[in-house]
Amino acid sequence: MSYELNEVLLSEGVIKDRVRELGRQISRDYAGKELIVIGVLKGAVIFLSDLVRCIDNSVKVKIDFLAVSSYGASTKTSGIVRIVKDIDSDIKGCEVLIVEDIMDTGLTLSYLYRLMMERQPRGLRICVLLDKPDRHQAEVNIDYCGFTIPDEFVVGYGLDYAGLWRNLPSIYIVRPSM
Ligand SMILES: O=P(O)(O)OC[C@H]1O[C@H](OP(=O)(O)OP(=O)(O)O)[C@H](O)[C@@H]1O
Ligand SMILES: Nc1nc2[nH]cnc2c(=O)[nH]1
Repeated sequence: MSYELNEVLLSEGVIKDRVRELGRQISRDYAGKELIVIGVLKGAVIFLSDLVRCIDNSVKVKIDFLAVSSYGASTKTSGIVRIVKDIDSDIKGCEVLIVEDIMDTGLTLSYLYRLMMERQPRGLRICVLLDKPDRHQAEVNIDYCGFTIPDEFVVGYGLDYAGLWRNLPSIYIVRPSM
């Protein structure tokens, strides 16, 4: 089945404004502290790079990345979350913020939350750009959420279909082409 771009769900300007608000909120919450921001590759890379530039320098920000994969080239999760690359940092005793592009079934974030908690950070929070509550199968507490969205497969602003469309500055709905 092939998929095509449909309507814009979130425009570049709307995303920009919300990311700025999230950055302000994170700056207030972590002022005077050191914060390790962990981006989940590949989807979160665009969001993370905009978000960290909206966190002011009252916060000492460090950046690390891990990579997981569960969707492959499909619009449905395999249900098996696989770590493809781990973080380089030791997070024991540190304030940590996981940054993700989307919570869909929640399988990825619930797995990552448990994995990171085993490493005994001082604090662990989650920031997601998009949340699809209708699809949750596993629950995990989201501390910072950009937007709640309907049950549609979306691409753009880091999110892909089969590796494509991550570069689009807005977020679009994709549907099977007729
Ligand atoms: O809540 P879930 O149902 O687990 O879905 C969310 C995950 O799916 C996507 O990752 P994907 O496996 O497509 O990898 P990518 O980030 O490289 O695109 C997305 O980036 C999240 O990590
Ligand atoms: N690109 C993309 N990846 C996802 N992973 C889980 N849900 C989605 C989605 O809606 N779009």
